[in-house]
Amino acid sequence: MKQTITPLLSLQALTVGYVTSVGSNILFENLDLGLNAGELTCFMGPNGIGKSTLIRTLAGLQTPLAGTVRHAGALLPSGQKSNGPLPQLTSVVLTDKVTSVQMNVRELVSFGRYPYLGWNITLSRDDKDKVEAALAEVHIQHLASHRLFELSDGQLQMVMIARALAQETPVILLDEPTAHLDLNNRVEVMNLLRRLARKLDKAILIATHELDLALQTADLIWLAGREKTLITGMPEDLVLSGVFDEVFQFKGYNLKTGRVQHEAYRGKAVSVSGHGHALLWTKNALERNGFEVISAPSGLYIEVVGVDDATTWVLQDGNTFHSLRALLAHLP
Ligand SMILES: Nc1ncnc2c1ncn2[C@@H]1O[C@H](COP(=O)(O)OP(=O)(O)OP(=O)(O)O)[C@@H](O)[C@H]1O
Repeated sequence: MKQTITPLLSLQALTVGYVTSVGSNILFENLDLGLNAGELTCFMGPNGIGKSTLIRTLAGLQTPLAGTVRHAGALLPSGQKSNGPLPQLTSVVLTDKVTSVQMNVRELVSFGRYPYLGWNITLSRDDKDKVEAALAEVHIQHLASHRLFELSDGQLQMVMIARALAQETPVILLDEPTAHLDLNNRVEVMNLLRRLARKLDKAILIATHELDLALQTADLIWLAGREKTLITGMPEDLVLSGVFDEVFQFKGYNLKTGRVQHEAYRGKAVSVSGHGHALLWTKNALERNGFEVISAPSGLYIEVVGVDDATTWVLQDGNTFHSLRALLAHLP
């Protein structure tokens, strides 16, 4: 029998934006959506469309213009309405710079326990254990005594995620957690968030511009497009449907192939045989250099022999090359 999934966070007829002296600026209108346990959702859309505003609204840091944000799987603290900061239900990692750089990592992660502390703000044994567990989950125990100013941007992001984990909320919201990180750190953060969603059964939402990584790691995409709505779906379904192309209006990038489109300016077709990475990167070099790579036999034919660093390229006339650079220099 099909199971009904109850979202941990539901947006019900939610309208978000700003009311200013010159009128209201509605960014998203009448949203009915949910964030599910165990899923990483990536929230994408062009600059200025309203991603940070929606994240802040979901975190209860900004009042919705209409509608509600409803939490499941946990009781609301007594007397608290569902629209407002709920630190035991939702943790949030924003893009704001950390100002207390003299603080050490363990102290910052301990802030995650504050919603649970009594009037004397003392961490219990259990709180301390949870802080250590959060450090361990993100693999940063070795940084626990480091001061924040000693950390790289990637390490600091891990610390912020550990703080959110120490807060033990079913929902975690992050605004551009991979901004300013290098490729390795971006991949590490995205993989970590996906693993945490699965392992700890959390609903994690991140606003991101990392299209490539989001397509490979997200369980679900929220795509902000036209008409103040969100299109949702599995990454692959949305790629195939063409909605990303509509929203982002790619110039010179083919999302369906995941490749930059090159002009075949040489007016020459070439066929290539081979396999593995060597074949892939041979095609890449040929296309970037203005050849049209075709699968049918052609006058110009290259056989890719061997793999990776033991690759040679053999032309139809028997000429053999030991680097793509040498092959390209020889081609007409
Ligand atoms: N405090 C504010 N008062 C009024 N309008 C605001 C306020 N903050 C942001 N806006 C406007 O709301 C719109 C959405 O901003 P927001 O930062 O949410 O977009 P975003 O999608 O996160 O952008 P980016 O991808 O560039 O981070 C923008 O037009 C912005 O100028």
